[in-house]
Amino acid sequence: MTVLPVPKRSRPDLFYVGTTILTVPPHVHALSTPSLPAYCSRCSAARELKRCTKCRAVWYCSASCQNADWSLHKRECPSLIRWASSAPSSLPIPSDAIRCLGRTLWEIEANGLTSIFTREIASMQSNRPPPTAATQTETHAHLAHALVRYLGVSSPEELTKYGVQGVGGLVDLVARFTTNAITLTTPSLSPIGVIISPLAALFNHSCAPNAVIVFPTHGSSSVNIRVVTLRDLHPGEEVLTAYVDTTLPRRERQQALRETYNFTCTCELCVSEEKEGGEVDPREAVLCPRAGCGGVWRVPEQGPSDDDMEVDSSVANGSQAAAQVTSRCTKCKHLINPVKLHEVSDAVRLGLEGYGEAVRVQNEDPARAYKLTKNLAPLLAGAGLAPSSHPLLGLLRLYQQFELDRLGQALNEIGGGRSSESNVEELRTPGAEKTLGEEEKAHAKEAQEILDDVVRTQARIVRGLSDILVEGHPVRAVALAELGKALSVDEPWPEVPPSPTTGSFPPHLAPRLQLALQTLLRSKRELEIGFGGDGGEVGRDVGEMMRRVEGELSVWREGVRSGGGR
Ligand SMILES: C[S@@+](CC[C@H](N)C(=O)[O-])C[C@H]1O[C@@H](n2cnc3c(N)ncnc32)[C@H](O)[C@@H]1O
Repeated sequence: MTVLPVPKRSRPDLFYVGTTILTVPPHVHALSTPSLPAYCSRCSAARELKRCTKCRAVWYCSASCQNADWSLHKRECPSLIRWASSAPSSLPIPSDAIRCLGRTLWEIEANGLTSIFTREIASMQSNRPPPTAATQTETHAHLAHALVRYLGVSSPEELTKYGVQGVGGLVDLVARFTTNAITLTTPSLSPIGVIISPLAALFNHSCAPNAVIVFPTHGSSSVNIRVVTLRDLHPGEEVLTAYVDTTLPRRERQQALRETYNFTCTCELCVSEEKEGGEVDPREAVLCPRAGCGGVWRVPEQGPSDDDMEVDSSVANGSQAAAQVTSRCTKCKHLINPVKLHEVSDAVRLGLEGYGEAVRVQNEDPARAYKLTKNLAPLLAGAGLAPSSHPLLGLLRLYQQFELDRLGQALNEIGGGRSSESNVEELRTPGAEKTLGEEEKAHAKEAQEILDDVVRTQARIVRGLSDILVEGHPVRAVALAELGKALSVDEPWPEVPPSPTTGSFPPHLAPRLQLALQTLLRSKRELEIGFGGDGGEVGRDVGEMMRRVEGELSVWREGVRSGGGR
């Protein structure tokens, strides 16, 4: 078994990278509506679940989880039933925000208005939006109305038992919730709900955070929040986490921070990106068109602005000078042709529109979302966008979700009536393919094509994320684990000749397994940073996968030694 080297740690005054600095259960949490039937409402485990027979909305993995949640659910259950009786059939369950707020208030009532619980909730910063922030004010008003309906109260006075004083107090509560709510994720980072933790909410934001909030393990009686350092922290340094997706460019991040948290970020990343002549941010990078250069230039602003581009005197003349704007490669200083510049600008505009639409319709119209991602990702890559660039990285990640679904279906197809594992074994035996019927061969070849596409796409995602996020960032670590996992899937039809368009990547058979092992090892190292300890559930899964791949490789080596393997 491959053993990871243990780094030397001799300074007791430092929090070294990958240190868990806080482990704490949330004060309250609620699963998102689509996650309710998939995860236990108490411990978030994705096990076999049983539904509450009264409200038919909340699911538990065991009687002990149901019992542990009973003090809250006995209040929640009639509210859910009342809500369903008056809600449109398309929205029979209130959102996780409303359910989390309801749970917070019932806990306040149960613990008492002077309890530590209540004082900690009240101590959280509350940012009421300024009157100019119309959209945010509307969201808050909507949440407040829905909460009142959910609680079944008919006047603001009835809220005093929860420590909420009138309409102003209600708006304050909602503002406190939106300022401090943290997304609950699975151990592999899929968002599944929302939590409130006054302690974890104390961390301020940076787009280049030195710590992350993760949920490495579910299913042990309660959800646990873990805060882990992403680099060595010195005494006196402020611990900063990211409130928004840091793979987005500055403009998008700033907008999200202003809308939800009412502040303008001045972190080192935002400031450095603003500086004149600064390096090109990988989130907005286009590859230099000169063969072999490897440099980048910056994605032109939508509706080219003079800030981003310089006037090209070699192509500009006379009255057209101001219109002829262009940009340079930061490495070879090659001047980007204005035609190319506009081609990229158009591609990015289309990409942004299509990506927004794909994200919006991904659940209600997945076929359309799939088509958009499938068409737009090659368009942007063809225009020269780096895989780390927005929106190419987002399109690739969304496309990959659909491709993984297609892969699951294709592998099931070749599984037929037998377990897919035994079928794959048969296909992998040299010469066994001759015994397959034409239809079986076609299915196996199709599954192989999808699998290879999944590997190639994941490799591009990893490359993009690695240019943006520090080593050990959990998003990057999980993406690497996904790549290792895809590389270690048994190949349904490994006899694929190198293609003129995709080259020889990914390799097949033993070289593929060797690459899988290297990738899994790298991911394990990064998971142990980003999730702390053994890397949480994903880290343990990767450890098991490594053992399996090592086993397969040793069987292969044995076969080579005895003259039978490939
Ligand atoms: C979850 S709270 C963070 C803890 C809060 N500062 C406190 O003392 O309780 C989020 C709020 O903190 C402030 N905040 C967080 N990070 C910030 C930053 N980088 N710059 C300015 N304000 C920030 C904003 O007002 C934001 O809405």
